[in-house]
Amino acid sequence: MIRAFGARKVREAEAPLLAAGVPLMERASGALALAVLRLLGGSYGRRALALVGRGNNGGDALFAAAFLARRGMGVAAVVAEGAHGAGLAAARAAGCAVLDVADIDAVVREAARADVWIDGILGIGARGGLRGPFASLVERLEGSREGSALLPEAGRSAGAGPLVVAVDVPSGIGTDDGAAPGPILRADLTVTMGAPKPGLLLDPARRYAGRVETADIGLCLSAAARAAGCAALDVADIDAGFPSPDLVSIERADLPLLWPVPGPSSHKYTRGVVGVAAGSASYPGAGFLCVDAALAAGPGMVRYAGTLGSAVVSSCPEAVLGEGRVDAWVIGPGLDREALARAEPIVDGLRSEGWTAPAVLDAGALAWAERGMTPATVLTPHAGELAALFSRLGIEGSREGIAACPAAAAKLASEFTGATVVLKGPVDVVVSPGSPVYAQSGPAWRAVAGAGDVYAGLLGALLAAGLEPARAAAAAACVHGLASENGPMRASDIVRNVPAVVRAALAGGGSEEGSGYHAPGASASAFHMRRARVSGGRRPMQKIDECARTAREES
Ligand SMILES: NC(=O)C1=CN([C@@H]2O[C@H](COP(=O)(O)OP(=O)(O)OC[C@H]3O[C@@H](n4cnc5c(N)ncnc54)[C@H](O)[C@@H]3O)[C@@H](O)[C@H]2O)[C@@H](O)CC1
Ligand SMILES: Nc1ncnc2c1ncn2[C@@H]1O[C@H](COP(=O)(O)OP(=O)(O)O)[C@@H](O)[C@H]1O
Ligand SMILES: [K+]
Repeated sequence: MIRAFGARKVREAEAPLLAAGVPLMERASGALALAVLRLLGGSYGRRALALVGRGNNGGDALFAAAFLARRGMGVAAVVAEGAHGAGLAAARAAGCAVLDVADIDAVVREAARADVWIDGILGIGARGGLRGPFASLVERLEGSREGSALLPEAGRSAGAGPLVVAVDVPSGIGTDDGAAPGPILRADLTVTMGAPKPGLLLDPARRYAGRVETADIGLCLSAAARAAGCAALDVADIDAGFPSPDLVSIERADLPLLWPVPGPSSHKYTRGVVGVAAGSASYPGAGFLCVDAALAAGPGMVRYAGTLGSAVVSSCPEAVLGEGRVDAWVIGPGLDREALARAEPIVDGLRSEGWTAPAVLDAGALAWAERGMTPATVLTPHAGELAALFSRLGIEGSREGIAACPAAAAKLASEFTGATVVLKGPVDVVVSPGSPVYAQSGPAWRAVAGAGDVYAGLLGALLAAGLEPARAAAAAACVHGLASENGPMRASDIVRNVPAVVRAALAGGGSEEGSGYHAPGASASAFHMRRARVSGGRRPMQKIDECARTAREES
């Protein structure tokens, strides 16, 4: 599980430590310098360019620059007025050249010689996108990379121009909401301090982060710190007295704690009955896929209540027709006008119970979303459907606006309706009242017609088993993503892969979870790094402290 913390909680975790004199910046800059050395494979003959903003993010970059210079690297720091005083003194003392950001041509010349650019312009103190001279510089630097095609979208080969390491976050992203206003330097590696930040997991900002490594600087927020004695690490722990994360991402290794597994006294009704109102004469496939996916997740029973009737049973003999008990409804995939009318009494029933019964409203059924719902109802729009929903509810929000900040859009939809909202896309964002936000990424192979119907079916099965809605939505998204790996595939292939994915996760087999992750556009091939756990980094704290101490003694 990746637990991400926003700027406020990071500052709250830092405050008592800073008051007690814990050298957080030394730890951060030490971890950063070590990461740069690992990335470059050494220091001999290498050159670095540190872009240094006014705040502590720039301080991290300056102390790391000093460390790298003492290791023999040629280092230049690009500063504006008001840069971190002690950091600047350390960098100068270590022999770093200091350039003024306003002298843009000199900076660009130096940048062309460097093996690595260290982006320490803005961290969690950023308010809005980059402005001023650093904005112009970043535009120029990004342009120079694009112009020489040094960093193609799909990856890069070794030796192809400078690598970029972002300090804490790529400068100028929305740390908390994943927005990406203004120019941003695309990083190959982000060394994030203490714990991952939500923006590193959310679109569009995550696309600038490259590989993310967490430096454990002792904030007791990261998984490694918790495992080392702050607390046990499991799903149940989210609310165990430690700061609750602002954003969570479930990984394969978390599934055994979440996925419903039958016990000796289970029977079909304790395992949950999923009711499916999906598919129609116009869109039959959605009905089959949704039922099939619900069955693949392993509920006690799937009851089909759509208009396709026996055709569904001939395709999925396990499906049951006729009225009866339902623990969670899935309504909406592939409903034409006639089928929507047939589903209306089911929705009326849910409404008459105050929307307290577990249900998924997808696709056409999103038209029934309204104020006064509860988290038990899960709305599953993609960006286009959410834009339509906003327009119907009188909320301003175009499809483009939603894509520019999906997390904020999902939050707004959830706040307005009271429901749990899953905004589907490259990252599925789950927002539910009283729960952390979940962000689950999946491969683009699953961007095919019918994949959403599969997701709705999986989710219905988890709700019917009694999972809390936000966790059900996140677990279903996690499995949906894993089952979509290694394409090409069609939606029915995703369904077919589900049992094997769940089986492997429950057996704990083949899990590579815990490895650092790559944002799209970054490639592992350019640099060979140990796969470190993104939610904590297994690097021992002593090593970072040792590095910080050496840097202090040397300077
Ligand atoms: N407090 C500490 O001692 C520690 C801080 N750490 C680092 O410090 C960072 C946070 O430091 P700060 O709180 O100083 O904040 P930042 O360094 O992120 O930025 C603050 C400065 O940027 C300016 N600014 C804000 N938005 C801007 C924009 N859009 N365009 C141009 N300038 C803008 C502000 O006016 C302020 O001068 C973290 O991200 C982390 O890298 C770590 O070293 C851990 C310890
Ligand atoms: N670019 C992408 N990368 C990864 N996953 C995606 C991407 N675009 C969409 N998805 C996922 O694919 C599925 C598509 O669902 P949806 O748009 O509802 O399709 P349909 O209605 O045809 O089933 C969703 O689960 C969504 O999260
Ligand atoms: K930064």
